[in-house]
Amino acid sequence: MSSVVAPNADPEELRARANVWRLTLGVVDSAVLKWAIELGLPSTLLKHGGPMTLTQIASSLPTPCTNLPILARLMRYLVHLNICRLVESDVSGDDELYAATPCTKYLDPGYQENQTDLLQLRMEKWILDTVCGLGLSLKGNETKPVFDKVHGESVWSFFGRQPERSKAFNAGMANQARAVAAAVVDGCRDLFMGLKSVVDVGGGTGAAMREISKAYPHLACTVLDVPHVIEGVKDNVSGVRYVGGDMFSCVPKADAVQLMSVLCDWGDEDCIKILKKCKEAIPAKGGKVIIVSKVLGLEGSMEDLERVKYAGDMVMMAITGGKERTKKEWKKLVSDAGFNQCSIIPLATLPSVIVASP
Ligand SMILES: C[S@@+](CC[C@H](N)C(=O)[O-])C[C@H]1O[C@@H](n2cnc3c(N)ncnc32)[C@H](O)[C@@H]1O
Repeated sequence: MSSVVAPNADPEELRARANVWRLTLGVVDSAVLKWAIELGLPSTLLKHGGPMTLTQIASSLPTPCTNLPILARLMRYLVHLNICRLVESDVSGDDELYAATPCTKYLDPGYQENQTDLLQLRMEKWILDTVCGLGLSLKGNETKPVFDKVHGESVWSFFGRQPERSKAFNAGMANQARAVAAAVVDGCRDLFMGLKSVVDVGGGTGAAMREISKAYPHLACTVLDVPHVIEGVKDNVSGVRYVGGDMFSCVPKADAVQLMSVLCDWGDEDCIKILKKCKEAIPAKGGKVIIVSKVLGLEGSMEDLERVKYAGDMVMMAITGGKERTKKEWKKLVSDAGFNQCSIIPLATLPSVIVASP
């Protein structure tokens, strides 16, 4: 017979119960953030600049809201999520005051590093169907990713046929890439020293390369990505060169190759093929491959960051069939691809820099 523990019997049991309750409701957090973005709530708070009453928020939203009780409940939950905060010193006394927190800007489409495109995308049915089908990973003998089993094609060919979704994905990735590239420039001062050229393989629409080119104007910067992504790039000003191609076939020659958030999309066998192509593209002496990727279980890493990395691993398993890797796994992968040296530099952000030298 199963036993039932009284809520006040054992604090540890209560914590365990609460933890699982919270986890089972995880989708509510994402759904509420999506709703807040759709209402334009974070942008409204930020545009105002200071604390706002509920009535002020309601009338300032892009589509003004007349249902104050529902809006109040949404605000209460957003306070709980630390997306905004309740200001204690309510001057009017009858209407609570809300203000932005450091988290609010990440949900404002006007902020460079915003997460809105990726969040909206992650909440679309075709992604939810894929992630909710994770169990398919263990069914049957096929080693295809869940996405391919559910949708009948790879995510890359899906994006090739769906320009609007591809655009939203590229925009979301670009916001992240810009911030990560800035962290690379900031955290690894010597990385690009002495190099004359660099090619960003799977570089998307070039956000990372433009950031690096700004910091090191002497570098000849190239972006390689699949033709349909490169065709959508509009950039006549930065001096970055854009090449449509296939990283499994040919990587343009350069002193260094960057792979930012690319190898997590692929299993070990494919990663070795990509890394070998990158190795062919760089000089045997002084050349390097700069892998900018998450490293699981980094000592001293923030708990929230680790949580995001492990969740990312599940998302990769579902969507691309790729994976996130530990330090040991990265070192083995790099060595299996024929590189003699591998060093890992942690950054003040989610990914680290893994430098592979021939
Ligand atoms: C997760 S995104 C990373 C984009 C960018 N590096 C960043 O950090 O935002 C992976 C990129 O790899 C590109 N890609 C996929 N297959 C490719 C291939 N065979 N050759 C070149 N690029 C490819 C995708 O189009 C996509 O832009």
